[in-house]
Amino acid sequence: MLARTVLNDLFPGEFRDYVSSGVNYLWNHVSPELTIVIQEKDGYNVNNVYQAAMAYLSSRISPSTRRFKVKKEDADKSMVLSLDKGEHMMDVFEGIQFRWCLRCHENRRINIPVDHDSNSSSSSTMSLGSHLFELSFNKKHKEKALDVYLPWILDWWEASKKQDKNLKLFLNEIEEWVPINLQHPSSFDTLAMDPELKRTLMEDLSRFTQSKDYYRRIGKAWKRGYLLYGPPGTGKSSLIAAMANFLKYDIYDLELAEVRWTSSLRRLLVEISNRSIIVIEDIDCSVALENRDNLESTPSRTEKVTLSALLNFVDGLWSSCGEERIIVFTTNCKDRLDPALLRPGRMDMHIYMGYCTPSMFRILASNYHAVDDHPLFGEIDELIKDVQITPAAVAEELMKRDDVDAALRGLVDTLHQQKELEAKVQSLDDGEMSHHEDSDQEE
Ligand SMILES: Nc1ncnc2c1ncn2[C@@H]1O[C@H](COP(=O)(O)OP(=O)(O)OP(=O)(O)O)[C@@H](O)[C@H]1O
Ligand SMILES: [Mg+2]
Repeated sequence: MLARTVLNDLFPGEFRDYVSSGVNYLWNHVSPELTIVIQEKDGYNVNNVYQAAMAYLSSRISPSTRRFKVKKEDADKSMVLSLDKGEHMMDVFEGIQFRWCLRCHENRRINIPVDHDSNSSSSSTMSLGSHLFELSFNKKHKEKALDVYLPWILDWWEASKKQDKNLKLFLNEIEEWVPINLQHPSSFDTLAMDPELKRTLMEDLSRFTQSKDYYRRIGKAWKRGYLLYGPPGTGKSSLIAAMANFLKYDIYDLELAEVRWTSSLRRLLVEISNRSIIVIEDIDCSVALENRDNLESTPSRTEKVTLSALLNFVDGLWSSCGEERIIVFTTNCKDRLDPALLRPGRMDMHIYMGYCTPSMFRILASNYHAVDDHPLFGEIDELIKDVQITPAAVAEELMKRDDVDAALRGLVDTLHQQKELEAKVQSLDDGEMSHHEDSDQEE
């Protein structure tokens, strides 16, 4: 660096470049060191070598490390240490010394609009940094580093991920995914849903994870789509958590209202890692469908997010830049959905999450009170068949009391009240109908 400054001062223009390249050439020849740069991201793609190195080096933090970061989230069994930027670390592998340094590479500034009026020009900026590792060693070990050391770190990382995987839930904020630990207790055991449907879905998921060769053979992207529909409180979100826990996949919960432009949406989608579930909840409410026609005239950078843009991208190029991904849409009202989403081939399975049935009640009773049988079960079964009550409402009733008898009696009362209410609504509806019929006849 100093040499370059001196050269700049002493010699002008081409001559300086000539001398400078000569100095570089000499330096490269004389220096026994080689440095490999491992960037956190390559374009939009997350670099697994970087991730692996970060995890590996964090596991090697020792008293000689002068500065490191420490954190503990609820799901972490113990404190998690990690390297801080600027920090060096020496690792010895098969007698060879490898020197690592974590650097902050570049800072990209993005504009964040201050208010939600898309026409507004007011904005503030936020800087996004990206990191890289420099791995330096004697250049005679180049082959060893590339063919043995780095692959060994990658294998170590894969193995350690399998051993102790804390699932993550990613939420989109502006243009970035922000991870938090996913600690949803929902599993297929605790989920109350039609037993036949549950079995079919679990088999479908297992088959999917084992079908890499099948998807490759038929030339289709390795992804699968599920549409979950049903009234509020029937367990759609719980089912997604159960799927994540079953497959050990992270969840990317895409809040479309937070995504303003198609360009941001694409960026978020391509950053989603393999073996993950992308969730878009309440799809009927989350995207503006009506202004699709206006888009043709606007430049793509500022295209507003629409369902068609999302579907086209998911089904198009995006499918080919990742694998083993599941996409889940949820809605309370399937009738309100854009037909584009319901078209055959779009979603592989449509799953109805409905009101509580006797078999679903048994699962909830077993979850909350560890009972498989009880004298009140017969009465509850009969009532549940007659009324529309959500699993969430049943669960709430069961949780109110610790005592099983009291809890089940409370549920019986609630079911009776619900039955009366439904009967009243029905008789009002009937009255209204006959009133209409009478007035029709008078006309
Ligand atoms: N099928 C179910 N099995 C077990 N628990 C359930 C089920 N449905 C609902 N619950 C209980 O009710 C709570 C709310 O359910 P959940 O959020 O999964 O419903 P949802 O269908 O996603 O509702 P919304 O449409 O409002 O998003 C859950 O945390 C869970 O405790
Ligand atoms: Mg939900």
